Amino acid sequence: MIRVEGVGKTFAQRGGAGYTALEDIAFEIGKGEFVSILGPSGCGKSTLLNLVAGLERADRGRVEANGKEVTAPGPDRIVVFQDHALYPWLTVLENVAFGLKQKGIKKKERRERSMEQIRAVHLGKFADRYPHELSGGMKQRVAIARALVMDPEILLMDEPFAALDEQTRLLLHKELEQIWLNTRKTILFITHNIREAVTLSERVLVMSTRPGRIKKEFHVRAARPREPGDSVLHHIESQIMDTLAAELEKVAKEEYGND
Ligand SMILES: Nc1ncnc2c1ncn2[C@@H]1O[C@H](COP(=O)(O)OP(=O)(O)OP(=O)(O)O)[C@@H](O)[C@H]1O
Repeated sequence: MIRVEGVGKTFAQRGGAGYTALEDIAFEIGKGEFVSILGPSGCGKSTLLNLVAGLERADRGRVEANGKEVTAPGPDRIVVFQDHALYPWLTVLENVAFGLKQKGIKKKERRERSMEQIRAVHLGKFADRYPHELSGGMKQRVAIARALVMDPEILLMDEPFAALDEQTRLLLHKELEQIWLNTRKTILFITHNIREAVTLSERVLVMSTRPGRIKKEFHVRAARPREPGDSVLHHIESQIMDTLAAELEKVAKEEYGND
């Protein structure tokens, strides 16, 4: 469970006033919920995820995970980044097993637990390959298996599929949905892709920008597994598009000025 209360974050800027990236952020994510945070580039999505991960500290307000204040990264919250950051000198199996080895888990158990997660992302045949022998989508699946093997209560995903081509992304949406249905992990998923947010989540929090705030919340009450043609998804997608249009206009005005 994640609770964010009155959170604000201001970054120091060269020569003058700080830049307020986040202001007055408040939301809760229940145990086992899949929630996306959606917003235009630069609205503070990654900063928010980093606060929950414990990689950054809030200047104002409070962040809680599983009833405890977040002050540092912890094994209950594991982050999957866009850049999978696998160790190139380790095989798929060794990459996935790495965290278990650090924890002192014996080799046999490491192997069993890692292979279970590798199979869950359909990479059973590739366990002995090295990262450079894999496609982008396969590497990202290894990153997901590596996070899941640690069995965290909360999975924090920062645009994990943003660098992938459309077909691969759709395939990974299906896999992640299945993983979520099987494990019921609490997932906080960051994206700027409306379709992705709506397809995957139970709830979408749409952010406004400068400063980043939660502008609106959408509940996605569509059947699982989600079908691309589902009219409920399309309806919410267009509502979110309307909500975001005003934000994008604001960003364009500030960035282009009167050009
Ligand atoms: N360490 C930092 N120091 C100064 N400013 C920062 C720092 N980290 C982020 N910012 C600024 O805070 C704002 C929010 O950044 P953040 O990366 O959280 O946005 P985002 O919504 O994840 O963007 P994107 O979708 O482009 O990744 C940006 O204007 C960014 O320049």
